[in-house]
Amino acid sequence: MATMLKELPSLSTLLSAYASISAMAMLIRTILNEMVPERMRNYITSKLYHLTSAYFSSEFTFVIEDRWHAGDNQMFRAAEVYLPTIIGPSSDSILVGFDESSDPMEPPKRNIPVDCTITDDFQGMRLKWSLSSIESKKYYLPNKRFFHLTCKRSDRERVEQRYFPYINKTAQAILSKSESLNIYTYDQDCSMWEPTVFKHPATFDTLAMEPELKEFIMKDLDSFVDRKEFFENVGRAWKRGYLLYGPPGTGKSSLVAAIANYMRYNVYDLQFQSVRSDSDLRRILTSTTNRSILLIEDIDCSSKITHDRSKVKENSEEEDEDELKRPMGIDPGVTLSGLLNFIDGLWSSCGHERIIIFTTNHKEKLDPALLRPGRMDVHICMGYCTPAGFRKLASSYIGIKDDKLFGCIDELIKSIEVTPAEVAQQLMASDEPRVALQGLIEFLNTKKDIEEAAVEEKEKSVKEEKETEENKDERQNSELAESETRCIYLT
Ligand SMILES: Nc1ncnc2c1ncn2[C@@H]1O[C@H](COP(=O)(O)OP(=O)(O)OP(=O)(O)O)[C@@H](O)[C@H]1O
Repeated sequence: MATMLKELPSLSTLLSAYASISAMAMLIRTILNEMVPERMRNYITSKLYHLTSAYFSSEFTFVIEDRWHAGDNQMFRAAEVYLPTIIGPSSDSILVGFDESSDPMEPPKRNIPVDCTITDDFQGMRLKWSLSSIESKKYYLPNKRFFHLTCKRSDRERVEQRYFPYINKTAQAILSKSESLNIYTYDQDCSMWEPTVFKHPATFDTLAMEPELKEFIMKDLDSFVDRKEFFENVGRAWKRGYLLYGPPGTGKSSLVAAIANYMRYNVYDLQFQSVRSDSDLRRILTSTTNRSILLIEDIDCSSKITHDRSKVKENSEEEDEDELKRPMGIDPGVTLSGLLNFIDGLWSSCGHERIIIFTTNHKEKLDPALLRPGRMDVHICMGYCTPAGFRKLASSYIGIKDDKLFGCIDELIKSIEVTPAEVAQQLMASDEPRVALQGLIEFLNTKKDIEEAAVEEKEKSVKEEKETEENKDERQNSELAESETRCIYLT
């Protein structure tokens, strides 16, 4: 012990060593301050700080940005759904609000404010969450948002293996139970999908269409959901495409709403006018979520080139690559090829459990390329009202299932082309069911008279045209005969 004490440096030696190290540090600091610019010094200091703090810190932070590659980060979305459910009394602040579907008498919905920290406990781990936002430098781009999740360094693996899957599963369960669906429209100025609460009352039960067709669609949707493994096994993207066609007012939009309500899927309603180019289209489409419907209404109007092309190449089996790449309609940038690429090309595999629905009033005007097998899986014709459709409308709109006027209405409906929208409008005209039915009969009779008059008019004009043609031919023949006679006389 005595020898050990003897070997220790004396206090004066230690003090003089300390003094010379301090002097050296001050000298280095002065030289650095003089010679290295301030920005460079700050950079070096912050790097050194991060290196040492990461090395010595007992905490680990996961950063979850709202975007992931070209699309939305599903982990971010899951956290957004999950975290409001764990805001406890210890939180310093919370965001509160109502959306259009909320009952203002109920407590408001909660969310997480930027820069607020909330804590979660999971399987003995303490986890700290905070949300931050970075302002976008470009006015048309939304701000970047991040969640920071901090845990003990030793818990890092458990968070990855157990906590994240737990959050995803819980968020999915919350979403599937949530009462309201959203319909998204694309905002070109902000380059993002704008949600609005979707509360369309149409269901398969309220739809006026042939029962067999209704059943077929419901079965098709059910089997689509159940066939995840099938799609994987056959190497196809887990998607289903529906083309709804028929005259205006036959219920195409109502069917889309019924499908969304049946599947509990959000709807992304895309107007081609708001898309600048194919790459824009790709970005827009990849930023939609799984378990959703992508709706492109009146596809024939969106794509002028599609029907121009089909007229020229009506019988062509080949797809002309150059033609496909020509911009569609009023929009200078989107091409049919860009759209097809998303439907069944390489991009079709982005995301899963998606339904794509196109609607059109003029199927015949669509480019054959869009109608080829495999592109739109199911083509559904929404036709004029039938007696079965009328009965469904009568039961929904005026609450009656049978009446002695029904027979007469059935006969009229069978004899003319009347849309379910027209029938529905007549049924809404009065609160008194019988008055509404009488009004409908009057309407159908007038429509029948107009249709018959139009047919008569058409037949008359065809007959007149034929007669004019015949007269013209006769006149030409007699002129020819006369000139021939003259020729004979002359010779
Ligand atoms: N098959 C139907 N079943 C029940 N209601 C219908 C049906 N068809 C039309 N309607 C009623 O008529 C209105 C218009 O129908 P909807 O918008 O669905 O027709 P559409 O075929 O999409 O028309 P458009 O081609 O003009 O968009 C709806 O509000 C709906 O109430």
